[in-house]
Amino acid sequence: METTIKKPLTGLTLEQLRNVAAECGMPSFAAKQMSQWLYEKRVTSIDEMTNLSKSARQRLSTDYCIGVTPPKAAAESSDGTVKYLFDGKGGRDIEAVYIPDKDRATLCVSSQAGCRMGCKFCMTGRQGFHGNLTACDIINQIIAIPQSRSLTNVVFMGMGEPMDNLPAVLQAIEVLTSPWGLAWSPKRITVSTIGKINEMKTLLDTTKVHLAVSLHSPYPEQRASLMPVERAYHSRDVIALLRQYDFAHQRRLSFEYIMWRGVNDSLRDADALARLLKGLDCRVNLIRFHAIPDSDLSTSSTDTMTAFRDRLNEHGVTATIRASRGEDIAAACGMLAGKARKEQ
Ligand SMILES: C[S@@+](CC[C@H](N)C(=O)[O-])C[C@H]1O[C@@H](n2cnc3c(N)ncnc32)[C@H](O)[C@@H]1O
Ligand code: SF4
Repeated sequence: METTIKKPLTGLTLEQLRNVAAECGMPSFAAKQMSQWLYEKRVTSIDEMTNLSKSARQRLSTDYCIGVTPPKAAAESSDGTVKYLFDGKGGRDIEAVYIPDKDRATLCVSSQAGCRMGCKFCMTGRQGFHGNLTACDIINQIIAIPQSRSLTNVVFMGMGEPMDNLPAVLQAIEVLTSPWGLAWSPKRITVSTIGKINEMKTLLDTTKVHLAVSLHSPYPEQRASLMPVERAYHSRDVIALLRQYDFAHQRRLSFEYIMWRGVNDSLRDADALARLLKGLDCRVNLIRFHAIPDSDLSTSSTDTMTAFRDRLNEHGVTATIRASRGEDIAAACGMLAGKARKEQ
């Protein structure tokens, strides 16, 4: 017997829903109705879209499904962080991390199964690339968790490099921020990237989301030894491009800086970093290194991090030490590895 795989409606833009409506013989205004059912009312079956005619619903159900899939596992940290596991791509599961913090509730979402950027210090990078997520896969992480309605922020800091899957990331941002979608302000969204320049420029030109750039070293040679991407896209060119944008008003720019003992954590390194960022409206997030197996890198001490932060602040560069969350359940930055599904 032939089985057809139904296409998900979740993750589609209003424009794409108009095409679906036309394909199924519905009037164009049905697209808006579908978007309300999907993103506002969040129905779980096409049959619940009661302002579409019965025949339209039947026709729609032949080829389409809602496409929201609940997480298949969850692990809760002692600090309240929850790591969710979803079906991913290429036989690899993907993870999203819910991080409650006072009046904020942030979800860290994945954009790829694995990653091809090969950063030496990252578990996701170590597992290689297994596939791009679709906009549906990305929106599903946001819609399918129990805390969905109370989320205040989304950060693209889970598995994968968002600029290596830009079309799906842009589509997900459109769904998140459009009035017909989840109607979020772009100020609630941050995209983190290692700085693929052309894609980063497109993101900056076509959205208003905040940007975080993973820098980790002020020295190109050292950065290249940790992050191969430096050889293709120089951090100096990334920073030169960023100088052309306005980060003083609605949109924020931050740099991620993992601190490794004896590698990039001296006051001389802080001076070099401050020189590199001089005059840019930005902040620096100092991140504790979350140890991964078989790595000779280790994290800097709290005292070293504090001195580094103070030195940057003295230079007029706003710097903060980011609290590590969910380390006990391997949910902290860079620890997301997913699982090979066949091994389960
Ligand atoms: C996993 S990445 C995903 C987003 C994007 N690919 C990037 O690199 O910016 C999110 C952040 O985690 C950081 N990270 C990776 N491995 C880490 C580790 N072992 N400890 C702490 N942070 C890590 C990355 O450098 C980046 O700043
Ligand atoms: S740090 Fe980001 S870009 Fe580098 S391997 Fe990990 S997920 Fe990919």
